[in-house]
Amino acid sequence: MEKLTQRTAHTHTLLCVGLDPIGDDAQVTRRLAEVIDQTSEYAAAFKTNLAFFLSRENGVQLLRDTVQRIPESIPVILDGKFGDIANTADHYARFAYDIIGADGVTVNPYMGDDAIVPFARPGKLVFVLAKTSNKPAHSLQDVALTRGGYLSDCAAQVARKLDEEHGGIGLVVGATNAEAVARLRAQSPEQWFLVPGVGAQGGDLAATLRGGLRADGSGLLINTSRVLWQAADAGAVARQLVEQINELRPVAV
Ligand SMILES: O=c1ccn([C@@H]2O[C@H](COP(=O)(O)O)[C@@H](O)[C@H]2O)c(=O)[nH]1
Repeated sequence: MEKLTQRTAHTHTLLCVGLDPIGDDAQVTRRLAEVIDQTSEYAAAFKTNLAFFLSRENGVQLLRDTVQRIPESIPVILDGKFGDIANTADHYARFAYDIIGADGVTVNPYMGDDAIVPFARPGKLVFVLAKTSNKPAHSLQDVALTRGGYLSDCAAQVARKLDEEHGGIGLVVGATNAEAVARLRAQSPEQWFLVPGVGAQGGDLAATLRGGLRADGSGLLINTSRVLWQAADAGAVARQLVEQINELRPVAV
């Protein structure tokens, strides 16, 4: 958390560079190095999606090498959407932090607190899925509760409680539903939100920032993955995104 706060404050960026590598082994190794090297100066964080690495024969080694190439001052979030009983979650946490060297993870809260707590280590970032960016998410996450609110609010409530107890717990909230971003920000005014859905999924950047920024003009990590991977000049696209985000931030940082 400290690393993320320092990074965003010192570099004036809320951009999270997503690494979802596609291509043959030689292309992927070369492109990962290019995207990391071209975008690092604009990145508040990197997000590596575990599935894109595990689908390759040498995936775990490639993931370790990728994390090692990222400058130490930039947090790396392993997007594994982990979620299992504590005994098993503990092994996922060891994989993410001790084997891969990630600074944070994404976690699916469906199994409850014990699926999340093993990831809450000092200095680590845990982003709990609350309102995801995919359209069909509504079938579960928008279920209305008899006590009021939605299932996604319940996930946010659990994450908030765990953040108070352990620290370092944020939310995943998709940019494809700006109303949900604003609703969850009203409920969780202090936590970090990891926000996928800008770019290939068509999320509304301006509305997301309007509803999702904290009072201090920070608190969001705006992720984009395919757009950067496919860009002729990933550095230029990253710079444009950072400029766009900063123009829309009420606090000039
Ligand atoms: O709600 C969610 C949670 C995670 N993701 C992941 O983020 C990136 C988005 O990639 P784009 O190419 O920018 O669409 C990808 O790794 C997803 O698995 C998400 O999209 N939505």
